[in-house]
Amino acid sequence: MEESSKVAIFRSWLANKGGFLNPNVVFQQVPSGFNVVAKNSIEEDAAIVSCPFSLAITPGLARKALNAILGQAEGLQKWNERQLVCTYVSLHWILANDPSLPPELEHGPYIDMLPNPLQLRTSVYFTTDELEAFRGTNIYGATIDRINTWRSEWEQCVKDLQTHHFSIASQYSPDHYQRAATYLSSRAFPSTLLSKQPTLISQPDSYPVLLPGVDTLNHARAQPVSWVVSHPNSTTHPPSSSKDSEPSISLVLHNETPAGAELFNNYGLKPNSELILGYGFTLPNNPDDTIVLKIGGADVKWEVGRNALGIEPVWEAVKAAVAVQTGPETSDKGATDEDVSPYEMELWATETLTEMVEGLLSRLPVIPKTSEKLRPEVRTMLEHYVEGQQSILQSIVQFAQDKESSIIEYAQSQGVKLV
Ligand SMILES: C[S@@+](CC[C@H](N)C(=O)[O-])C[C@H]1O[C@@H](n2cnc3c(N)ncnc32)[C@H](O)[C@@H]1O
Repeated sequence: MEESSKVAIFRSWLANKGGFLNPNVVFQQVPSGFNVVAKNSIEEDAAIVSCPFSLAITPGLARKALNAILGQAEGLQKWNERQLVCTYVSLHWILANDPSLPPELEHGPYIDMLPNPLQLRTSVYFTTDELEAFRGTNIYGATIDRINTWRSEWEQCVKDLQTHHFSIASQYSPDHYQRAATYLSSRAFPSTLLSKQPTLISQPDSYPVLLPGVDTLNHARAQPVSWVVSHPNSTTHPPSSSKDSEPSISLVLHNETPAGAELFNNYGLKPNSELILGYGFTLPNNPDDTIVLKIGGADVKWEVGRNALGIEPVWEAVKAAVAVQTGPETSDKGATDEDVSPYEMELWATETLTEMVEGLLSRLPVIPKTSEKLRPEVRTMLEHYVEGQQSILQSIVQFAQDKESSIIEYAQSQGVKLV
């Protein structure tokens, strides 16, 4: 299996910088980038790749490099973490042909082997028709918000660069920014990985970091993996080619991988909506799918999963909304014989919930019959997404029906006649 020259350059760059790549893996070119495949069988608990902390692209590293390269750049200290990292990454493209490439731009071989914009399939890369196919879903609005946020962040960067770095500012395009920001959404890890007890769980003060090499594996749900931080002179993973003077982070796969099989990382439990927006792929029948529900004009939102997981607070909110509409306090006549009983109120709540959910079901996108308008990968994402939303909504209808039956049964057992 021949690897591309970009991979060969990346391999030797990573090794020179103190990283480690298991000699039994190869990078196989596929339409979306690379798959990492076992050349020979790889035993369980093997370290696949490791990256010294100093090679991570962090906002701190980006800020330091930008300060050194740009010197005077107004407003740089106000840039957020994404603006710093995206501008650092983009400078590699903008200054690629500069004979005196600043030494601070040291991630060229890594950035060169990342997928190009034509290979990216996150929703910000959808065509107008493709995005339109998601109209009515949360993905549609979230994609437009993301495009607008990134665009104004880029505008701010260009404005700040214009006075002293006109040539860079004039070459820095919104496409550069969108591409770099997409790398952050699809391959960055939380900075909480770079600690003595590495974890993928973000903290409020964690920030995204790019870990060259460690981000090359695709995702498989429930894949058993560990993150191991090796400190200088430690005897743990990897079988170290990394410099002994600084910590490094390794990805260890606990399953054995037979020769020819793909190696997978585990990105954590993610619904398809998050995968589409941030990564550009979906999982069929994704057990972690959710739907976001809002009742009336309330600001509160609830996330409900498959099998109506997490529906209880929604049910309580629907009951509260129905009680407001039917309760004696809304009536200027006070309590009368015609006041609804608690049983009837709950029955009304089941009807309200069912109507709400049926409305949502009827507004789900219809998958176009002809495939001309959607690229096949986008069509697959839409199909997986709609399946998940449908299944969750149907499970909520089922929840309401079960509630209705149990209310009727209970009322009857109490001798209550329901109207
Ligand atoms: C962290 S990168 C993984 C490396 C990537 N394969 C590459 O070529 O650089 C994440 C990207 O890999 C792809 N990917 C990861 N897991 C996938 C999966 N299970 N199915 C399809 N694509 C996947 C998506 O394009 C995603 O944005």
